[in-house]
Amino acid sequence: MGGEDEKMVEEREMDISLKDLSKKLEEFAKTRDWEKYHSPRNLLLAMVGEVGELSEIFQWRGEVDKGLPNWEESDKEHLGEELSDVLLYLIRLADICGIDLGDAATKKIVKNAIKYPPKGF
Ligand SMILES: Nc1ccn([C@H]2C[C@H](O)[C@@H](COP(=O)(O)OP(=O)(O)OP(=O)(O)O)O2)c(=O)n1
Repeated sequence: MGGEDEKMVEEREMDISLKDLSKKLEEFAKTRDWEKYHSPRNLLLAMVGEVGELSEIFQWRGEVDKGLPNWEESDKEHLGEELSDVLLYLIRLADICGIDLGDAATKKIVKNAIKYPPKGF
């Protein structure tokens, strides 16, 4: 494999952070002059719309096995896209609201663990 190909694989395998994604989204909006549309309410509505699109993928399928063993690759790819749209709007919403989502989510996991203690095996 050539140097450029290796670099692309490395980039795809790299664990990207919420902060990195947030910066990419900020840049995406800035370079399109879309910052004026990215208000908290608009972003929330856009995210809920994407949750609807995500739900449509599962609609009428009946229960779905973990790992989606019988799904077409194209359906899995579509699922990845809709999950990403929800995530990206959520990250952008948090950023616009001045919430550090990584920090807030980590604190919430700790809070959840206190509220729901693990079973003593
Ligand atoms: N004002 C906008 C519009 C789009 N996006 C970004 C965030 C989402 O990741 C994606 C959403 O794009 P679309 O509205 O085109 O939605 P879909 O990709 O789901 O297309 P479609 O609804 O045609 O299936 O683009 C954004 O940041 N700000």
